[in-house]
Amino acid sequence: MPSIAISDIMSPETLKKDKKKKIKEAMDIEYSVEKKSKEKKKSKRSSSDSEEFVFEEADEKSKKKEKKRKVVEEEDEERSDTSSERGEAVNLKKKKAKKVKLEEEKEEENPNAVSNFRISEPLRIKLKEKGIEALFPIQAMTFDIILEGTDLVGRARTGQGKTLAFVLPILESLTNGALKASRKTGYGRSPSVLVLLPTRELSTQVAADFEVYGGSLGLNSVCLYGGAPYNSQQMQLKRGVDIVVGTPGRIKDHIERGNVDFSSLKFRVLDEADEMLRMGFVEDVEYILGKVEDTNKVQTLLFSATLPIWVKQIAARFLKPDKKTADLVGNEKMKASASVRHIVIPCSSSARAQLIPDIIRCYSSGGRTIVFTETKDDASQLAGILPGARALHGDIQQATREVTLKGFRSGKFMALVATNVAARGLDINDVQLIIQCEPPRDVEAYIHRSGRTGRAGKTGVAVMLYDPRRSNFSRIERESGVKFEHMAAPQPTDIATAAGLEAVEAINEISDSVIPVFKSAAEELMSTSGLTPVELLAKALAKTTGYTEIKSRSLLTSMENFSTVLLEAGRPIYTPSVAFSILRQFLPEQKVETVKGLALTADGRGAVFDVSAADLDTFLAGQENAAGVSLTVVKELPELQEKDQSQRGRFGGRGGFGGGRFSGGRGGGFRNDRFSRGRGGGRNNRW
Ligand SMILES: Nc1ncnc2c1ncn2[C@@H]1O[C@H](COP(=O)(O)OP(=O)(O)OP(=O)(O)O)[C@@H](O)[C@H]1O
Repeated sequence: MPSIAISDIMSPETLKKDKKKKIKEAMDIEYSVEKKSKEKKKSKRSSSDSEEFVFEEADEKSKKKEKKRKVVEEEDEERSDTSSERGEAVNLKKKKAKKVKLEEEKEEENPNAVSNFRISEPLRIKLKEKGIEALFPIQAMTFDIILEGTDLVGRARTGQGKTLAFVLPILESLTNGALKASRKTGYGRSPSVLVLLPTRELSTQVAADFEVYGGSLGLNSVCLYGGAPYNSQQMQLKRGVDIVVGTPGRIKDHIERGNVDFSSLKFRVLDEADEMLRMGFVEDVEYILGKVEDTNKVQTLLFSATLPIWVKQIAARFLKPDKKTADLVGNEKMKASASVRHIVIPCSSSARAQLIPDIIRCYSSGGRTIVFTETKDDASQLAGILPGARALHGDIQQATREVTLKGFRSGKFMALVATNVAARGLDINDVQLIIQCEPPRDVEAYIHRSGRTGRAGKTGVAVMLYDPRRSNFSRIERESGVKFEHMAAPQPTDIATAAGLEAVEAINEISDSVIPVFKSAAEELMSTSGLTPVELLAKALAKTTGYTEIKSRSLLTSMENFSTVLLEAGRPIYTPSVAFSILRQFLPEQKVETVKGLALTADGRGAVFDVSAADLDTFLAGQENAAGVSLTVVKELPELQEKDQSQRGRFGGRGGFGGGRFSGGRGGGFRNDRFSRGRGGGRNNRW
């Protein structure tokens, strides 16, 4: 866009008008220049779907702009030298003009600057209010494609702005683009846009974006989802709406009741399509999409961070053959968010409740945390135990779900324990930490859950707990491209030390005026305790921080007051059964039964397991009765063998080894059957 120079002395009013006029002229020029250059690039752009292309183009453009900016700066320097006699006022004006010009130049340097796109003024203003000055790559890449009327499959990693990637061009298209004339208006109008999403919470969030941005252009929207009263939704539909956002079940109900007519839709969007279909909404989605009279007149957009192969089949069915794909992930190895630290920590299910508060203390940086469980029961139970946490899942009344989410967004409480209802799309400010209580069944769930942090360029931490005896996350690692950091559970000693340092800072801030009040008690303590002043202060700090009893935590199951022991026998230990039979040589059966989390070392020559503090001495003493056997307490885990799920039979096959020992009331079966996902099943009934 050409820059705007303000050279003459004008009244503020004239100045404003003149600036507006110039901006408008400049915009007109910009559009035609943009159009020409975009036409030139069009063939290149459409032939390439890679992120690389967007960045290369951006680089070249910004170099040219930098050169241009330097020339303008030099010219301005010269001019201001020669005009010094005209007086200070003129100089001041020039300085201001230069500043405006530079600011605009700077904005333009970014090829993705909002001003470089056909985005009308009300939308630009709204974007600026929200702090958005430039489009993110997925938005820049798809804006023109959508505006030009092409069907599109869009994929970018979590938190990269896929929502605005469809919201902005749809709104522009309806109000300033090709669809302006044919769009229905007036009382009782049928909707022009339909956005289908898998969860109620996500629907509310996307509807809010349409309200903010669409509202600035005079378009209204309604959010239709289950669990909320029909009446108000029905009334809104009756008055007429431009945009319908919602979950498939409730939308289908409204169609069947004759409340809404989608025959003249201009856009239909499937956001997180794979999840919707996986949740058993296939028939509902097909029914709803089938309500469009002439599919040639409707544009269909499909967005997600993950595109399993079968989503491509869905795209082939619902999108036109000439559809385009903008895939910013593509064949890149890393499919999960790259701005997130991905950590795994071993932990048995019974140790979770003790461990999670310490993980939050260590990794949340004081921000919000979302803990994901596999079942609704687990979410409720854990939320009941974790201090200051609330639960969010499908069995909770919709009104309460909304209050909970609002409270979490506003910072009323800082930890949310949720099932997969919160895994997709939710965009909550300052979520610093995600904890997954166990590896999810599929890689998509891992990618979306961990993507609730590290959004819009920020960083975050995702911790996944796993039971070394039962869990296998190698498939997640392989398919998501994540290279997990293996960490041991934070030790209570480390946390107490950190808490002590924080307490020292807090004590330093206490006014000296309180000393006389506590002095005599302190003197009494000094004279009777027999401890040094430093020792006494250390005890006072323990009391202040609440760490009056510090337990150790084992490395395999993260259980308090357990130690991790390495067993070696001078010969290979290929299976857990071999390890157990070695232990039986010198320990009674009931002691062998107390062993937790036994895992084999990667070199095939040892096994590690956790033993309670009460039994440790018996184990260590017993080894003396077995020749060639050694047991050593370890402070760091050696490299362990991957648990192959196909070998689970071997682990579970041992008598008495089937789950009862891992308390938590889950019985022996590993979780596959607890979370059935049969397609075509009831709506929304699992989470
Ligand atoms: N161009 C932009 N500049 C700055 N922030 C942006 C921009 N576009 C979107 N955002 C912000 O980025 C955040 C993430 O956007 P959004 O929720 O659309 O991501 P997403 O790609 O849909 O993620 P997910 O895959 O998890 O659903 C939001 O807070 C949004 O307001």
